[in-house]
Amino acid sequence: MSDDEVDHELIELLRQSLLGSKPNPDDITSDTKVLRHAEYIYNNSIDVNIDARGTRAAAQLIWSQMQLRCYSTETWSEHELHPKAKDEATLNFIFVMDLLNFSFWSEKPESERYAVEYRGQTWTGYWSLVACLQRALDEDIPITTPSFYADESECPDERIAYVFRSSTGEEIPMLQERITCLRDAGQVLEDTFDGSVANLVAAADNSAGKLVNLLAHRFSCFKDESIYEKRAVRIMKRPQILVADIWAAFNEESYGEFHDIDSITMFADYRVPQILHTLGCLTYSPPLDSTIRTQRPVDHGSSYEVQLRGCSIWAVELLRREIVRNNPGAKVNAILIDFFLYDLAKEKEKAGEPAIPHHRTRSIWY
Ligand SMILES: Nc1nc2c(c(CN[C@H]3C=C[C@H](O)[C@@H]3O)cn2[C@@H]2O[C@H](COP(=O)(O)O)[C@@H](O)[C@H]2O)c(=O)[nH]1
Repeated sequence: MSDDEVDHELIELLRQSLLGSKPNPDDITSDTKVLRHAEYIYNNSIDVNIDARGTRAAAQLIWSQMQLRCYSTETWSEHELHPKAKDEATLNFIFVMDLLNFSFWSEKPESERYAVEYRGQTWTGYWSLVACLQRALDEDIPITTPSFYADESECPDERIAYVFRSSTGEEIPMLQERITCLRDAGQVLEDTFDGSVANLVAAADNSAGKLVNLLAHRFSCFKDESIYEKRAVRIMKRPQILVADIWAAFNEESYGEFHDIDSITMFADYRVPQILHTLGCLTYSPPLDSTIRTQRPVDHGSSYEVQLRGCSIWAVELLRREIVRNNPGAKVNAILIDFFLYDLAKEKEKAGEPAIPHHRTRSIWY
């Protein structure tokens, strides 16, 4: 654990012993701990390395590309399937989208994998999820309304299966887990936030960190943490991407106004680590490299997986620092770098560029 982490923990213990008070679990702080834990994972990794030279070179490439494309929060709404309105319906859409934003990869060949027909196109991966939600709304199924998806009689499992129906022989991965996420999260919203995502966001007092911690504290399916070298580490991929999507969709205003948005880290999924490797930022030990190239499963919570996730978060932090070092005053944060890297990965995939496979972890966390 880094010195900073040890200091933090000591101060907390000292505070509790002096004040004799355990922190009230409902005292939600704005400190997510994710970045410190990512640094700890990196400092204790042996199978994943961050290549200094590769990261320096990638930082220049990424920043020049981001400037060329005028990459900003506006880019989020420019994606064809993302909702454009700056209203509560869009907030509700983003909540359900990032509640279910996980595990789209398939073992099947491209032509047989789960896919969704919508607006005359075939969508796979993350975009298949967004397409299903848009298609349901077009069909007057209120799939983004908490009181609807919390209610099994109004919205039975079969209805949810219909919303996520496939245009191939493969159904959406982890359908049952997605149904459970919808029911559980819908119930928490009904019981604790009067059925309103806007109330949940308001409870964070415009703090991104507090909203991440609120999500992890109140919703079990957002509590993305693991054990690494006997210590609890917080990765928080979906709570953080939820906050980031709200921030971007609302262009830092309204529901998207957060005074500490730069405390949000990269989102540790399975796509961005792959592009970080392709760009020369990450290198793997021979056994891990072989596991990934032969597409063997990497169990959630395993040392390999936590190293991949933690080092990816830390690598994006180093990319951010390098960009700011070379371009003082640059308006850049981990979110925009991450969004850019995901979109770049998808562009390269579409262009058929060779790349190491992404790691195969099947889980609801990413
Ligand atoms: N780190 C990170 N992970 C992201 C995204 C996105 C999409 N974000 C949109 C919003 C703004 C951006 O500009 C994107 O247009 C999805 N994912 C994750 O990837 C995986 C899906 O991969 P594939 O099956 O190939 O589509 C899955 O774990 C999913 O959760 C991102 O941005 N960052």
